[in-house]
Amino acid sequence: MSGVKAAVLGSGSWGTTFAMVMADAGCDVTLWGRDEAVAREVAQQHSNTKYLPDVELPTMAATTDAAAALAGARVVVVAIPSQVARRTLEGLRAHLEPDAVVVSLMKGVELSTDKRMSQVVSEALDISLDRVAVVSGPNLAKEIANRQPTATVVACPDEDNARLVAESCSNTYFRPYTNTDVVGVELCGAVKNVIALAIGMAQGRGFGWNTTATVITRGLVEITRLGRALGAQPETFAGLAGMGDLVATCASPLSRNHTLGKHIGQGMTLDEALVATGTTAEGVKSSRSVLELAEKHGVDMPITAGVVAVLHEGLSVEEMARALLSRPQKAEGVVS
Ligand SMILES: NC(=O)c1ccc[n+]([C@@H]2O[C@H](COP(=O)([O-])OP(=O)(O)OC[C@H]3O[C@@H](n4cnc5c(N)ncnc54)[C@H](O)[C@@H]3O)[C@@H](O)[C@H]2O)c1
Ligand SMILES: O=P(O)(O)OC[C@H](O)CO
Repeated sequence: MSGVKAAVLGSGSWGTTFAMVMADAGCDVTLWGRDEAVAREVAQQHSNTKYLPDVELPTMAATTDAAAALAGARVVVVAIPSQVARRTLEGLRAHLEPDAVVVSLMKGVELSTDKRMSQVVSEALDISLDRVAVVSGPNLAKEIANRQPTATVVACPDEDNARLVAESCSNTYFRPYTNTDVVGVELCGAVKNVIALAIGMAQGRGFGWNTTATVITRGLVEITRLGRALGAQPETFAGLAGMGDLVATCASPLSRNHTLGKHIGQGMTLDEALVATGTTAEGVKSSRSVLELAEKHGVDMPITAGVVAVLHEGLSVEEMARALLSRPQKAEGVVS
């Protein structure tokens, strides 16, 4: 979409990649980040070697000055870790244009409030939920940065805003679909990280594809159950944000959640695994808030509970597997 002025907040792997996607879609993009050296490299050398080694970026502006990035921006994209979103955005609120649509790329649930990121964005920036869109799907940044084809979902309660965002990121290798199911799309993105941790743990422990397929399938049931309890549309879970992202994240070694789970399955402590993987494995913290959200709504999420117990309460992966398999027998159903 030629000429739309956009700001992308967060110059890590997904923020930089999404800025590239938008620039390749014809937008006039400014990337904002807190790291001066990264901003200089993106603007002057068209690369971000810290987060996307060997990738040549298109021409885009990059700055550490949030006011400059947000001035005139019609679409503002947020790509920072979920747990720092509220305080970061509150500090930028004064610079947001009154007609800006804000897009969350974040896949987490806020600790302490158990809120989804669109809710956090709306509160932190003091804008209505109609102006907040979310983008989620099988979107491993490093593949997209190499311009490999993929699709995604843009969800927003306001269909015009969803279309604006979709047009702003549609290009020859990135295909957005729109819907209005923000709750479903967002929960898919956050909870699949927890399921990816469980699969990584199982694979790290040496379990094979039957275990992986079982956890993906029953993980999707957990996501669906929570989403239905919170008002999501059932078809979202079979789509790109649901099954699509589960398959990508659970299969790929590029996923940090999957990789971190694998380290745990191979015997590392959580601290060791965080050092080995990097801290933006959102499922580590969001597993707790997802479980709390489920408990508040009376939703049973045994895999999520197992992940929380392994990461934060000292349960071993074997004990988690035993606990999951020794639950009472029941009939298989989509949300039972
Ligand atoms: N990487 C992917 O493939 C991918 C794909 C889809 C969604 N996501 C989601 O996007 C979000 C960002 O992930 P990422 O992969 O870009 O992470 P990343 O670790 O690569 O980058 C995070 C960026 O946020 C910045 N940051 C951290 N704390 C900050 C703060 N307090 N204020 C300002 N900036 C801060 C870091 O400096 C870094 O530039 C996460 O919610 C993740 O789940 C990532
Ligand atoms: O690296 P992860 O585990 O945060 O996963 C990246 C994306 O969410 C995949 O769609």
